Amino acid sequence: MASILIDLGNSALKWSLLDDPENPFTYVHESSGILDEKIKDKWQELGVKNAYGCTVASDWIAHSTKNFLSSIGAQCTWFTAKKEFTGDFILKSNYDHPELLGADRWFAAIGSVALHKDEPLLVCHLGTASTIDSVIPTGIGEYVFLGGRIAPGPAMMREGLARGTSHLPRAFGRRTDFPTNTIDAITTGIVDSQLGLIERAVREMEGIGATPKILLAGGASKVVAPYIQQEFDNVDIRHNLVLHGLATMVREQNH
Ligand SMILES: Nc1ncnc2c1ncn2[C@@H]1O[C@H](COP(=O)(O)OP(=O)(O)OP(=O)(O)O)[C@@H](O)[C@H]1O
Ligand SMILES: CC(C)(CO)[C@@H](O)C(=O)NCCC(=O)O
Repeated sequence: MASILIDLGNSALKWSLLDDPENPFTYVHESSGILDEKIKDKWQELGVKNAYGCTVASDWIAHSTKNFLSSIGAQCTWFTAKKEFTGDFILKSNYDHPELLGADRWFAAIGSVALHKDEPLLVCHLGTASTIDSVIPTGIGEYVFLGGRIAPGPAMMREGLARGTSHLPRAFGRRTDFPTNTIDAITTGIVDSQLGLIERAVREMEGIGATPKILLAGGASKVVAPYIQQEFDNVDIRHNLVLHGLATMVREQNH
């Protein structure tokens, strides 16, 4: 009998055993709503009885995942963002409508605090969309999710440029300081846009006296990681922060 964690994103489903969020498995669903037979076999083989997850994918994909789990006799609970997380520490949301914050962002923030206590954090998830969120400590064991930025992820930027113009290709080139061809110009533009989002958010945090540790996660983070590491000392690259957050929440519930 096993319990698993699920981070259902817009292009990929990431899952891990409840006790092992450091070792996630990824399955790219590309919004198809059809789960790969291999995942199903694996879950069945493990004897999954409980799945704890969060989703920002379409209702249809969330529904079909839940249905599949129920067909193998497993319960699936989807968690959403809340005004406050109370556990080993307290995290308050500063979002205008906390329940409308993407659940992946909320659990990534919880996971980040669980990993790095007492520090200002910039939680960067570069996936289908890029989200750059600020969390600061406000007292002993207390933190606030200050807010964050949402932008297209690198792949979406590339697709958007190719789709919206007549002469721009889908570019996979090099980032250079002075690009001299279209492919490198696009690649550099996209990488620098992602870097700019992070750098700008760091500066805003520094402006309120909170130099952050930068946490980088998500399928597209490898695109920016080398540059961020070059520029900032305090960088932590993670496979998945959302699963960490979910594990923290479930641990708290079973306390
Ligand atoms: N090397 C890469 N270069 C550019 N983009 C990449 C790279 N590797 C993965 N990606 C992109 O990252 C995205 C997938 O990221 P992730 O695994 O975090 O999934 P996701 O669940 O779709 O994210 P989200 O939670 O934003 O929906 C896809 O858009 C994919 O094309
Ligand atoms: C921004 C994404 C797409 C990132 O996965 C997701 O967190 C989402 O759909 N959020 C809802 C809107 C919000 O967070 O304000």
